[in-house]
Amino acid sequence: MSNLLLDTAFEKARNSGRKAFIPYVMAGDGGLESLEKKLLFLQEAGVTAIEIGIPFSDPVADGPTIQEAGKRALDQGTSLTMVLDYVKGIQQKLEVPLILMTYLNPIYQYGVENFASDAKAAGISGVIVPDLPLEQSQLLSSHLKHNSISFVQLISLTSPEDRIKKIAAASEGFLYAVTVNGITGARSTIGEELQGYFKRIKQYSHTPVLAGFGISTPEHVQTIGELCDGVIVGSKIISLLEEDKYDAIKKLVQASVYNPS
Ligand SMILES: O=P(O)(O)OC[C@@H](O)[C@@H](O)c1c[nH]c2ccccc12
Repeated sequence: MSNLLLDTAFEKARNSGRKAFIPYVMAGDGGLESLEKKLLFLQEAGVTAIEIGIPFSDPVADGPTIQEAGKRALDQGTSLTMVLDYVKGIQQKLEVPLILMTYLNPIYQYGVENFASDAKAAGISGVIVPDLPLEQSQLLSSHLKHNSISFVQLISLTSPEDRIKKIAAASEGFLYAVTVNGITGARSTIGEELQGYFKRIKQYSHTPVLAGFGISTPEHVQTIGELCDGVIVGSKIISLLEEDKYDAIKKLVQASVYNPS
């Protein structure tokens, strides 16, 4: 299902000479009440959408920075229910589309159907579930569709061609192209194989293709952004928020402008 708010946000970025830029924040890190300020700051900085992470005790794909943020959030007692309630309460102040990133277990515990309708009530535009393989995605997809929420799928560097085709066809809103083998986290170099990777993916994708994992400098944002439709930045945003380095965040977002007009 395509979500109008999300599709419009990508279009708006494109029309203003920008690549998409999606930061990731961990809900409940620093206390759930700090989320509003973070979201409003990121919205003001000009991001395309914001990915909100739900903390989980067994985050298999997360690197140390996100794991630690998740642990801090769990120590504060943050749950999916609390995050949906909280976001529902502040959604009127937000124009930027929100994408919820959560592992399957919290959704299961919540109840798949209720999750989809409560996410809609909280103004959520898209959902990413990194541990739910495409083959099992129908568990959730019909409920999301019913609530006009895009179900974003992930492709990895090791996905064979026929799988890329299937995942690209199924993905909604955008396609999340993981750009390293391994876990999330800031890194210093960019693999040369990326160019061919994006070319392969783009020929099958009917949505924007966004790169994520390891993007941590304005140079990464720019060079990787040139190869696809935009970037997702997680670990670096979490560290900069924690250190109150708001100007550095603005610089990262600014690097998504490729054709200043
Ligand atoms: O932290 P990084 O390397 O910038 O990567 C983005 C990432 O954190 C975010 O999209 C994410 C957080 N947890 C995940 C689990 C799987 C896939 C993606 C994610």
